[in-house]
Amino acid sequence: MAASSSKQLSRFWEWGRNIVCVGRNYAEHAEEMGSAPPAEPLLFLKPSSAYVREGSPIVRPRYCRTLHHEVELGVVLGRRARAVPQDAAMQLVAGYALCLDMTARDTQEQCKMKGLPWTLAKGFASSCPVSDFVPKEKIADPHKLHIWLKVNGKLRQEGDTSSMIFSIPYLISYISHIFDLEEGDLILTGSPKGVGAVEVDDEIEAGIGDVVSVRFKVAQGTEPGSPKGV
Ligand SMILES: O=C([O-])CC(=O)C(=O)O
Ligand SMILES: [Mg+2]
Repeated sequence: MAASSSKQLSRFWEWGRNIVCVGRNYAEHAEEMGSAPPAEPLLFLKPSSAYVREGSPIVRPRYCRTLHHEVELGVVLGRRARAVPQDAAMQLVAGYALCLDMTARDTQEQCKMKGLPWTLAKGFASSCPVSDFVPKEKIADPHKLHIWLKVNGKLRQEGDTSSMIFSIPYLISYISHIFDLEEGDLILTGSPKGVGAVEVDDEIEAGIGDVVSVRFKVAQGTEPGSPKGV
């Protein structure tokens, strides 16, 4: 089944599809978070309204004091996937994007302590900044990519996708045995080490090698009546 042409997959963020995030997929990041490398992928979801594009700011929720950046390789699905074997999984990939898994780290710590889900920490509006779509033909090997992130021009995060604990085909196969992945879905493959806080008015710049890059400013959420958090 070919990718639908009614909506352009190159604007996958407009499809309203699943954003599936993988946590602790780099051993050094798991370690800096005080966690052991996982034996199975750790999964969580963001709502599709979490997308934000260059030109709009990343908005720190009112309940968050410590907003962290996490730079991640995003994988865009080109076809529906149900219980796909690993050796067929890469055929379902349409392309890639540079993604940020913005995290209200203080909220996440509270959620962990109280045994609550991470939705407030990971799923707030603008928690998923994304670059332009990079068609798969432009990436020779997605497991040999250099991903990087700077804050106000200073390098904060650098990682090589060869260090992922679970590979892209493993993740697609694993997730597709839990629920159907759909055309236009995005998988965030986890953050390398070096996560850290950003403040209001900071500028984040991040990229996949010299293939694609993005810039975002950080703003403060001011909506009255915002939740207090956990
Ligand atoms: O919050 C975390 O550290 C888990 C996560 O998203 C990641 O490893 O990318
Ligand atoms: Mg992450």
